[in-house]
Amino acid sequence: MVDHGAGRQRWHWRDRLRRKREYDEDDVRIRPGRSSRPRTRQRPKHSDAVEGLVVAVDRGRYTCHTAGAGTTVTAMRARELGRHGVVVGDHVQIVGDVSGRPDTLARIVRIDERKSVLMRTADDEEGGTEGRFERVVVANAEQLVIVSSLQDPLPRTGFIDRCLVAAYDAEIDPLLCLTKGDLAGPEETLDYYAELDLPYVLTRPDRPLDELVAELSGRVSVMIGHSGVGKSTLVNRLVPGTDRAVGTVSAVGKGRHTSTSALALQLPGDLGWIIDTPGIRSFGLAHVSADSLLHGFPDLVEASTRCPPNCDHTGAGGDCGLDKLVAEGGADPRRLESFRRLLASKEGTLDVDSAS
Ligand SMILES: Nc1nc2c(ncn2[C@@H]2O[C@H](COP(=O)(O)OP(=O)(O)OP(=O)(O)O)[C@@H](O)[C@H]2O)c(=O)[nH]1
Ligand SMILES: [Zn+2]
Repeated sequence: MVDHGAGRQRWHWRDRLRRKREYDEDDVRIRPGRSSRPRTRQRPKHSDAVEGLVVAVDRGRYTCHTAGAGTTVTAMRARELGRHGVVVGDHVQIVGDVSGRPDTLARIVRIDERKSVLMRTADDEEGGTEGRFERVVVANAEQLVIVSSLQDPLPRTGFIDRCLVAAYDAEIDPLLCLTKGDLAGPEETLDYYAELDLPYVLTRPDRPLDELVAELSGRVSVMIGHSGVGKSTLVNRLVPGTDRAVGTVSAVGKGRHTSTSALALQLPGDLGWIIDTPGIRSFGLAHVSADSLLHGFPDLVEASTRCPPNCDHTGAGGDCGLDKLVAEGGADPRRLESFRRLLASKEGTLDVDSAS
């Protein structure tokens, strides 16, 4: 960390995440594995299996890109997978007809251990009957690209903050991608994040996407953003021929999405993968603990050492260390407000498009 501005400190996001990873790795021996990470200790029973990357999921059919041949194979889950779900980004072992010829159906017999799991809490409106539940959005993503337009619609820092919490929780590097740079400048948004060493890129239609491509190269990135921010436009530019539906801003929230599932696309020249998530309308964080939530605000988290034991950080008790930090000018009051808004809404229904 280095000094920034009026005696405030800057927090290096990637350093922090690296420390969290190191800590989690040390911790793993005494901590039971997350249930969403399938155990894959046993040796594969299928020596003839080929490795594939799940690029799309549609009603029980999994489109897989096979590693060596680079063919696209349609597969179903083998019974032996039990209850383990297969999601976009999963590395899987496939048997059967893996030729990729039309009307063939292979079987996924194993899900490789996931390196990361990006989750959200979905609510029952989205099809379940069992109330709220955690959903894995994508597996094995290395970077979360938070797409936000600078104008039309205006940036919503509350949404970006929510994504940063999810990224921290999933141990995925965040990248802020500010679109529509032709319509407005990024100053206000960047000022809000001044204390965070948050990597960002600016895009506009009349400039090449070199900077963004450089950040995407060689890794698996998942793109998230609410309707109308220009995500499809970006995907179409990054992967020509993709033909993601580009809509009009006036249709925001009208549910005109043609595809609801995540889709992984390979960048031309084998430069990496981007995973588009057009169907994600909400990004609930009910599965994230209050403690993890605070870690998504690296500029605030240290001050919690000055809190009384079991402080709920709502400020209701009047002695929360976060209030002291802000009162001393050590952090931007808007950041604390945003944290508390997320904390309060954590258990509620959270809609990407209505979240501030
Ligand atoms: N001025 C300007 N307009 C843009 C830019 N990027 C996208 N747009 C326009 O913004 C509108 C929304 O773009 P989309 O790419 O459909 O946005 P989206 O994020 O995919 O929206 P959904 O499909 O609803 O999720 C379209 O009319 C685009 O032409 C940009 O950089 N500058
Ligand atoms: Zn507190």
